[in-house]
Amino acid sequence: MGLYSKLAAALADDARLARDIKRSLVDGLYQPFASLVVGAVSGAIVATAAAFWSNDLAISLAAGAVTIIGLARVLLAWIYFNRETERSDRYERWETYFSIGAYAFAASLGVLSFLITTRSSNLALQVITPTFTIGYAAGISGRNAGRPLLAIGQVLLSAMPLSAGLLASGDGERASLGILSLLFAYGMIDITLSTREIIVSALVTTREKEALAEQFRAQANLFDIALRNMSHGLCMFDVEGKLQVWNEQFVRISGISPNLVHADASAKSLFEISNAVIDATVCRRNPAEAEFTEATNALKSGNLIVKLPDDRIVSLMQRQTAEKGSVIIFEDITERRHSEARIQQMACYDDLTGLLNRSSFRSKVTESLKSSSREASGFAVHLLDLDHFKVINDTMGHPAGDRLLQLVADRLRAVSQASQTVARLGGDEFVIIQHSVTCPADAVELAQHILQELERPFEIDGMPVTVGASIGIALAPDHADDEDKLLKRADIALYAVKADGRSGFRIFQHEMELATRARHAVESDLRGALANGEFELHYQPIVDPATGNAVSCEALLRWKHPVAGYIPPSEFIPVAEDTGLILQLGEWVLHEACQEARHWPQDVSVAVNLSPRQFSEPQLAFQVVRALERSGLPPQRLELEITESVTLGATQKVVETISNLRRLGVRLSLDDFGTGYSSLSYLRKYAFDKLKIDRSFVTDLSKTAESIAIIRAIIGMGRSIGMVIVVEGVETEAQLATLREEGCDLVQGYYFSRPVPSQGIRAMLAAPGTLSKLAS
Ligand SMILES: Nc1nc2c(ncn2[C@@H]2O[C@H](COP(=O)(O)O[C@H]3[C@@H](O)[C@H](n4cnc5c(=O)[nH]c(N)nc54)O[C@@H]3COP(=O)(O)O)[C@@H](O)[C@H]2O)c(=O)[nH]1
Repeated sequence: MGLYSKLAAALADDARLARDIKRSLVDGLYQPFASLVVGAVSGAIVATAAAFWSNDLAISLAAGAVTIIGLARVLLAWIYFNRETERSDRYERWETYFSIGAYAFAASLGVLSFLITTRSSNLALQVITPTFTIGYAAGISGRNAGRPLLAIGQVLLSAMPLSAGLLASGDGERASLGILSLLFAYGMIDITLSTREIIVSALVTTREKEALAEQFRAQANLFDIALRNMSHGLCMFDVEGKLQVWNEQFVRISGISPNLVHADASAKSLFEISNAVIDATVCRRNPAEAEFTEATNALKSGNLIVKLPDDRIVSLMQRQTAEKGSVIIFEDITERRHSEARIQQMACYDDLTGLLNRSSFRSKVTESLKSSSREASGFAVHLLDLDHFKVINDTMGHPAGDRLLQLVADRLRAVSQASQTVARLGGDEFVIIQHSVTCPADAVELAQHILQELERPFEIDGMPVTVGASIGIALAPDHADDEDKLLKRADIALYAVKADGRSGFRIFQHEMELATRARHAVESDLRGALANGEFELHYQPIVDPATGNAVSCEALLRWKHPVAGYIPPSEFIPVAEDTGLILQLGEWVLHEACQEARHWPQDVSVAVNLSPRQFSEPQLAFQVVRALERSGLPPQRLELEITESVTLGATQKVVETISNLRRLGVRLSLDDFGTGYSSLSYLRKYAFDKLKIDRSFVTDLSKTAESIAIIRAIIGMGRSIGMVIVVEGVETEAQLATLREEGCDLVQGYYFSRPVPSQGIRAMLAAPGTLSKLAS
C-alpha cells in the first residue's frame, strides 16, 4: 500500500475511533512529561550553541524561537497535567494546543537547521544541528504516531527545511545528505503510520479487555448480590464433589460451622459434619446403604429432604452443571412442614375433640369397604347421638357442652380398639367404624359397651352430668356397599332408636327403611295439607269428677289425609316438628281452638298443646294475642299445655316467652307429668296452673301399687303448691273411683269421651247431663 493510501486509511480509521481512545491518544502526546522537558531543554542547548557560535542574527532569532517555543510547550504540558477534569472533557482543545506548539517547535527547528546549513560555516554547528533535527524527527515519528497527521507534520516541518538547506548548499556531499534526509523523512512517515496502527490496535484491544473485565466485574458483583440475597442456601461442587461456590444462607441453613466451609471442602465431609439424616417419611430408606450414598442417590432423582440434629427440616434440590459438577439448593422447610401438618390436622380432624372429622371418616369408610371386599371381612358403622345434649348445652352453657363432647370423645377413644376409627360428624353426632365384624353380635357387644361407658356420669365444672346415647348400626357389606348408603342406613337405625324413646341401639333392618320412606311421604304430603284444609281439631272434655261438668276441653289435631284417611298426631306431629311445619300448624290450631271455644259455655276453657319447637319461636306470644283478639276469647279461657322438655331446655328466650304468656293472663298446664324429669324445681319456677299426670300411671293403676302411690304423691305435692291436678287416660269407672278417692281435681279420658269434632263437643257441652251421669 502506498504512503498516501496508508495515510488516507489511517485518517479514515482515526475518524471512526471511539472518543475514549482518541482521548488516550491525545493524552499520550503529553506523556511522558520528562520527554517534553528533555526535548525542549536539548533544543534550547542546540539553539544557544547555534546563536553563540554562528554570530548570525537570523540564526540567533531562529535559535531564540526554538528555545522559547520549547519552553512554552513545557509550560503547556505542565498546565495540562494540572487540569485533570478539563483535559479529559476537552481533549480536542488540548490536542489543538499541543499541535500548535509541536508544529511551531518543528518548524523553528527546521528553520534553524536550514539557516545553519546555508549561512554558517561552523563545522560543529553543521553537524550538531542537523543531527539533532534528524534525531528529533526520528523520535517524534514514533512518539506522536498516535496522531499521525501531527507526527507527519512535525517530521516534514523539521526535516524538509534541513533537506532544502543541504540541497541548496551546492556542495555534492551536502546535497546527497539532503536527499538522504528526504528519504529519511519518507521512512519516518511510513514508520509513523505503521506505529500508529500498532498503538491504536493495542489501545483498542486494551479497551476491549477493560470493557470485558468491567463486564465480568459487574456480572460477578451481580452474582454476588444474588447469592447473598437469595433466601435459599446454594453451593456448587465441581466434578470431583469439591466445593466451589456457596453463600451465607447455605452455612446458616446447614448449621455447619462457617470455618469448616471452605473452597475444595468435599461434599461428603460437609454432609457428615451437618449430621443430617434422610427424612424417612419422605424417602424410602435402604438400611444397607450408607447415609451419604443414599443421599447422593436420592439427590440424583432431583430432591431430598433431610432432618438436622436441631429438628429442622431441609429440602435439597440438585441440578447438574454442564461441566458435570452440581449445584445444590437448600431450603429450610421446617415452618412449611409445620404449617402443612397443621393444615392437614385441620382438614382431617375435628378441632374440638381431636377425633377424625366427617371427610376423614368418609375416606376411612371407603378404605374399609375396599379392604373388606379384598379380605372378605365385614365391618360395622355405629352412628351415635347423645341424648338430651341440647338440654345440657342450653342449661349449662356452650363451654360446658363443648367440655362434655370432649369427655365423650375420650371415652369413645378408650372403648374402641386401636384398629377402630372414631370420628365426630358434627354437633353431638359421633361415629365408630368397628372392623372385623363377623356377626351382628360383635356389633351388639361394642354398642352395649359404648352405652355402658356413656351412661356413667361425667364431671363438668365440678358437677356430675349424666347423658345417654342412641346408636344406629349398619353392617358392611350386608347393609350397603357404599359409604353414603351405609351412613344413611346407620342413620335410619338411629332414628328408630330415637323413635323408641332413645338410650339404646338398633341394627338397621330393611323395614326401618320402609318406615323412613313412609315418613318422607308424610313429610311431603304434610307440606300441602294445611293449604288443602286437611286438618281439623277434635276436642276432649276435662271433667270435674265431683260435679261431672266439663271445665275445659283439650284441642287435639287430626289430619284427614285424602288417601290414607285419618293419620294420628303421633305420626305427623314429630315430622312437623322436625321440618319446622309445626310453627304454621301450631298457629292454625291456636286460631281454630280459640274460635271454637267462643261457641262453648263461658265457664269452659280450651286447652291447646304447644310443641317445644313453638317455644323457640319469638313470635309465639304475639300469635297467642292475635288468636285471642281475632276470636274475642278472654285470655283466662285459654290454657296452654306444654311438656317438661320445654322447661328442661329453658333458655332465656323460653323463660321470657313463658312469662310473657303468663302476663297475657292465659293459663299454663304441665303436660305428661311423670314421664320425663318431673322436677319440682321447674314446677315452682314457672308456677304452672295445672299439672297433668300422664295416662300411663292410670293404665297401671290396677296392676301396680306403685302407680297409686305416685299419683297420691303428685296430688299431695301439687296441692301443697296450689296447683290443679288433672289425671289423663281415665278409661274405666274403677279408675275414676280410685282417682276420686285420692282427691284428684280433674280427670280426662275415654271413659267420659273420646276426642270429638266441634259439633260433637258443642252438643256435649250443651247437655252437661251426659258427663255428670258418668261421673256420679
Ligand atoms: N303440639 C301439638 N301436639 C298435639 C296436638 N294435637 C295432639 N297433639 C299431641 O299428639 C299426641 C297424640 O295425641 P292424640 O292421638 O290426639 O291422643 C290424645 C288423646 O286422644 C289421648 N287420650 C285421651 N284419653 C285417653 C284415654 O283414656 N286412653 C288413651 N289410650 N288415650 C287417651 O291422649 C292424647 C292427649 O294426650 P295429652 O296431649 O298428653 O293430653 C299427644 O301427645 C298430643 O299432645 C296439637 O295440636 N299440637
